[in-house]
Amino acid sequence: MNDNTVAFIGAGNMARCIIAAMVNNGYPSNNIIAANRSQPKLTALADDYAIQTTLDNISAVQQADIIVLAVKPQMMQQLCETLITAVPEIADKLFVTIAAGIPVSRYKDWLGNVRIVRSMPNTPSLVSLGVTGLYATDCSNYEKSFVDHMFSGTGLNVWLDAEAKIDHVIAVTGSSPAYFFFFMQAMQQVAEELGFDAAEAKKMVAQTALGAATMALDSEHSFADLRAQVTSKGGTTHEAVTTFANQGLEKMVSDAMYAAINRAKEMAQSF
Ligand SMILES: NC(=O)C1=CN([C@@H]2O[C@H](COP(=O)(O)OP(=O)(O)OC[C@H]3O[C@@H](n4cnc5c(N)ncnc54)[C@H](O)[C@@H]3O)[C@@H](O)[C@H]2O)C=CC1
Ligand SMILES: O=C(O)[C@@H]1CCC=N1
Repeated sequence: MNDNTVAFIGAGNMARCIIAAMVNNGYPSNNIIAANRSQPKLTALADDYAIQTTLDNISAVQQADIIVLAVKPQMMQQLCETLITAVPEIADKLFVTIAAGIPVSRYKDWLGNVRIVRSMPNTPSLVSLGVTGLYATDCSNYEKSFVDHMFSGTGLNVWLDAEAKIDHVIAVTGSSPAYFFFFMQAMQQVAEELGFDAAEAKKMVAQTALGAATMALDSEHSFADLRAQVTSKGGTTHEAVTTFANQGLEKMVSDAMYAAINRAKEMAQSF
């Protein structure tokens, strides 16, 4: 499987996270090509992961068996139309898209009746602790296995039986690293107000988040049980958690997650 050449078109944040995970998982770096419209990110990727890079999208797709579409959603139509015009036979290759909000049907409008896997990775893929939602259309079992293998170094793969679930994955894992970073940022601010220096505060907060997440993954207990284990009757945690509850934390989280889903649906209408 490692013989396939994979071309990433768009070499931004998310492409870098996936490339890092693939290389760290043993995928041969000389079978990975990244194409970008400007040089600096390509130079950094070549330096860090010894992959091939190019400013020429066409050359990248001509060399590739699998094409990962990794540009922002607003750039996607123009990119697809340029690719299919320059290389009509690319429609025979396997496509993987990581873009939010663009349904498979749009890619088929732009590229023809291609075999495509829609994926929704997240940035913790960079450290192999990501979660990727995957939805395949018209792909062979080998192609699905290849894509599973490709993302296996990123963390957990979750195959979906309906395309609509990609939007749910966006809310639960695609966008959610930002929720946790926001929460940690707010905690760091208070830690700094209390006199810890910025670096120390960041480490204390991140280490606690890592510890809590590791405990949750290792434990049979529910999140609610683990929370109860920290919360002594009449103690400090009770006061903090009651403050969150009284200020509507659960509703806020729910509203935020549905807002992400609604935005994905709205984006799908606009393409
Ligand atoms: N950042 C995230 O956490 C996640 C992002 N995504 C999706 O990943 C995609 C990329 O997002 P990011 O990596 O965050 O964006 P980014 O802006 O960091 O990267 C996009 C890259 O594509 C390049 N580019 C734009 N047009 C191009 C073209 N015609 N040819 C070649 N390169 C071109 C840009 O120069 C840039 O380097 C988006 O569609 C987004 O919806 C999906 C899951 C998570
Ligand atoms: O914010 C976005 O639209 C992308 C998709 C999931 C994470 N980032």
